[in-house]
Amino acid sequence: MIPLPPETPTATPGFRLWRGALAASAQAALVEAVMQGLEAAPLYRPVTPGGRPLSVKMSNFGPLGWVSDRAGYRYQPTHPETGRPWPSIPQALLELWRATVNWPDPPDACLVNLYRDTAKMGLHQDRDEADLKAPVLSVSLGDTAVFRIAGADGKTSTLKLESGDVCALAGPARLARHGVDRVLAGSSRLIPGGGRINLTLRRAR
Ligand SMILES: O=C(O)CCC(=O)C(=O)O
Ligand SMILES: [Fe+2]
Repeated sequence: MIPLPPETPTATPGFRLWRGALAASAQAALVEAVMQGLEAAPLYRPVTPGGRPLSVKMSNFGPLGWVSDRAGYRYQPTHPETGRPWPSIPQALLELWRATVNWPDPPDACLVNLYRDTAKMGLHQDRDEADLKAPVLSVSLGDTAVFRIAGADGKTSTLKLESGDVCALAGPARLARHGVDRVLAGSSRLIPGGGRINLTLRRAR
């Protein structure tokens, strides 16, 4: 997995991008590890605090997992449906974190997002973490996403995130608004059953 390709410059300071960071073989191995984890912690459809189901299905790996329900957004150590601890974060992701974001501590949360069909994610900030200075690292697998992010001027623009691309919200972009407008269905055959898996690594506490 390491060495990484050179970083792709972006227009948003702190928004870091490594296109093609994961070779095809590394992508396949990671999908395998993710599928294994999902057997222990099945994907489920969270609801917003207002009670609306998200279009994305989710699960988590690591000591803490991000959840949303009627009670709000938070991190918790167990799966809301099975009540069991989340599976551990795949080793390859821990190595990727070490190789990219310059942060002394490992991630303690890995959100798994599955986008199928018309699933998308509205513009939001990642701000449920204790230390909002710790970077967020995001891995794209499977179908291409149209990713939207706000620049320093607050205006948003889009870029495509393809399978194997890795990006980070760090430094001045840590609280940048971002989301996924849509996923280009059928653009990849990596994910069994189709779609896109996003893995978002964070320091929750
Ligand atoms: O799927 C993506 O690329 C973004 C996911 C995201 O922003 C999040 O889970 O907070
Ligand atoms: Fe996010």
